[in-house]
Amino acid sequence: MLAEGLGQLHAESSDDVLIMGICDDSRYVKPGYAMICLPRSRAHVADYVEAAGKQGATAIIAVGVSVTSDLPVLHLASMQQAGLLLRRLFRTEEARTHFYGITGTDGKTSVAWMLREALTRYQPKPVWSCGTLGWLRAPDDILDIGNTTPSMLTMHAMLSSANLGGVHSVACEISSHGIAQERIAGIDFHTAIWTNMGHDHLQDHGGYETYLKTKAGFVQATAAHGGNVVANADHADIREHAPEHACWYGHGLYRDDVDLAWEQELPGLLRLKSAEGEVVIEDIPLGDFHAENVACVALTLMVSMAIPLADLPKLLGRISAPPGRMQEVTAGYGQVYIDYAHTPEALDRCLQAARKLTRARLMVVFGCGGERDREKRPQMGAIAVEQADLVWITSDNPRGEMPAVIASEIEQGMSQPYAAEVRLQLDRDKAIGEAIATLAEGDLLIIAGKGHEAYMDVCGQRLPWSDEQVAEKYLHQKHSLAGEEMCA
Ligand SMILES: CC(=O)N[C@H]1[C@@H](OP(=O)(O)OP(=O)(O)OC[C@H]2O[C@@H](n3ccc(=O)[nH]c3=O)[C@H](O)[C@@H]2O)O[C@H](CO)[C@@H](O)[C@@H]1O[C@H](C)C(=O)N[C@@H](C)C(=O)N[C@H](CCC(=O)O)C(=O)O
Repeated sequence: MLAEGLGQLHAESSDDVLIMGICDDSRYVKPGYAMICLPRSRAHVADYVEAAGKQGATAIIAVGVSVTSDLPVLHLASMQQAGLLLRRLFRTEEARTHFYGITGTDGKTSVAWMLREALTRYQPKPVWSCGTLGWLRAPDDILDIGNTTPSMLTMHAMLSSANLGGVHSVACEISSHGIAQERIAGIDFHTAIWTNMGHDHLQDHGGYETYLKTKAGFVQATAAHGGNVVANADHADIREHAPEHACWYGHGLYRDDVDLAWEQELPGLLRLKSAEGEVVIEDIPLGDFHAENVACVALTLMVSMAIPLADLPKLLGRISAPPGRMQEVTAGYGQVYIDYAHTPEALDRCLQAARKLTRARLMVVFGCGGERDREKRPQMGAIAVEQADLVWITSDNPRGEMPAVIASEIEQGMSQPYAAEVRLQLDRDKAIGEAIATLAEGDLLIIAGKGHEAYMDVCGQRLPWSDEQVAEKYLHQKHSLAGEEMCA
């Protein structure tokens, strides 16, 4: 019944099969479950199907893979069909919750966070977000979902639970991997948001062009089924690849090619201008990139909820930033900030913003991840010495690579002449300690790359880690030492 019109059923008997649940991993199948074999299981699908049978599976759903089994097998040709099946299964064909899909190299987490907060202020129903921080039902109620864009099953389970729970909206981060692997198949997005384009995951996608087209594909698909599109006009590639009816936000008040123009007048003060007039949003998080994120959320509210420009100051004033995004280390004295910037573009923007807040030297501690896009290493090295006065090259999720090799590739981008002083300290704890010990009056330190991440990925193991805790430890040491000296 459930599968009517969707695919080919191979079964010994024509009786309906009762299923008690559904699972996409043989290791977690329970008696009575249907095991869904996704295209990526192709290489070992026979083993997984056998294992699922032993665990008590009563049916197999094979998506784009060929399966033979004694169990009834439903063959579906595509992830789209699997998505439709899941909507029937979860009874979400009539979705009441609005799904916002935020894609772009940087800014996804901040936009999702701020959109959740603004929509929560706007109306009384719950609003969720989902992404790098997890599945966030409230700031103190976060479920780990493993990926930025979770598996197809998790996406559909989330849609179902949002529908049942009367959730108004879910602001979802949509990663390029999530799009390429069709984890979002069967979810109709109410609004797609395209924040920017830069360098990340190029190795995984086989180059920038494919990466760009992957993101464009998601935005165009949303437009094709009637969803709104909000896009950043300041990126030529986005201009070129976004659908015609996209709504645009852009930097600089005196332009007529955008629906919403923005300008940060002073740190924390954002002016917005549209055909409806001008407003000022007060007390937004520091940094030009956050001003741009707030502008993005502003246009999203206008487009998706028809909220007038004049109502935005109360919805966006004093909006918060997510943890690890230009986050001031609380034990500090306005001198140490943690930022998730781990792409060349994000590091550049973060350091430029930090420079405006610095009265003396700007310092940065950063590294690059192992087994990921190598092109960005020298680029980030070049940016660091161009923007900062003191640079510590250190480790950041080396995974299976030697941290010293990653560091030397970063150094390759630091071609002379440059004025910055560069230090190599592969132990991230020590690098942060050295940088904090060096801080003098008016200096500002950015600890970049890990943001909120609570682990260090080393050789397949996720070791507990927190930039914030390490920075706090050294700040306490520094200030208690300073206190002792004053008493002595
Ligand atoms: C390389 C990659 O993207 N892998 C993702 C992918 O896993 P996979 O298909 O490769 O998994 P696999 O282990 O080969 O197994 C294949 C299939 O067989 C099944 N299986 C496997 C073993 C078994 O015993 N039985 C069994 O049934 C698995 O459940 C799976 O369905 O599908 C999984 C479920 O959706 C993801 O969790 C997993 O993300 C891994 C952990 C990952 O690190 N991915 C990164 C690259 C990623 O996706 N990152 C983006 C964020 C990028 C950003 O920073 O913007 C993200 O969205 O998280």
